[in-house]
Amino acid sequence: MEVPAIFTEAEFYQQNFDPQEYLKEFYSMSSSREGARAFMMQNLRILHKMFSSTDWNCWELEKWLKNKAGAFNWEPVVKYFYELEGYREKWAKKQEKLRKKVKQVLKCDVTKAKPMGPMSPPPADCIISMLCLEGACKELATFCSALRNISTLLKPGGHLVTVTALGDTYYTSNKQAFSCLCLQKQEVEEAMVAAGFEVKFSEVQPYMVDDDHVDVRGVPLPMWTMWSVGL
Ligand SMILES: C[S@@+](CC[C@H](N)C(=O)[O-])C[C@H]1O[C@@H](n2cnc3c(N)ncnc32)[C@H](O)[C@@H]1O
Repeated sequence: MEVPAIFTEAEFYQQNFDPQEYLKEFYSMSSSREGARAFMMQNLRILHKMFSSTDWNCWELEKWLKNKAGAFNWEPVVKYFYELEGYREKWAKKQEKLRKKVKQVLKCDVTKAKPMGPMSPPPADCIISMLCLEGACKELATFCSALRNISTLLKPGGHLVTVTALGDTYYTSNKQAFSCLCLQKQEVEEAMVAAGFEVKFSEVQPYMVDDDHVDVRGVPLPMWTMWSVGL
């Protein structure tokens, strides 16, 4: 076969490209098409590696949602949650319902003006962010702009519910230290207001450290705070 005389553009594809034949030739994994088979498998391995090394969090959640082997066992947490709701004995049914409710798992970077990328989901009634912002933001100014970035994902009047560590400079996991922006209650409150939120509820509670997983230098007592704020 010869090189086409002119470049085969969209219209040429509309008239001449047969997807069924193409798929048979390149994706049938037939032994008579060894080169195509090896090429496809190699591409899939690269894609798998790329996605699993960049999106560990999403991958972990997907495993649980699809009830796959090796998924984290959330059973004790789910049971405790439904105990609070008064449905402890129905936890298994509720867990299944919860799995089905999740429509999509998307990556998010709070430091970006569009945290979910150019294809943002529809504005939300409520966003929950747990112990993320202080780990994602190196400085108070970044923390403030991260709050503004998140606010773009909310409907007018929507709520941000967040748990923030106060007075912490790092935490450890799997023998690795991760930085934490050391924040005080007033700084968090001011950042919320500067980002256009109105603080509806906040509660500061002590975190009883019984191991060396967190370091607290900023305050005499380790504190965690929870906020519910509306736009
Ligand atoms: C201490 S973990 C908190 C995990 C969990 N939300 C919880 O409540 O235990 C910090 C999380 O922040 C996420 N993170 C770090 N930088 C981020 C960023 N720029 N945007 C969004 N999330 C980020 C990390 O991937 C990690 O899952």
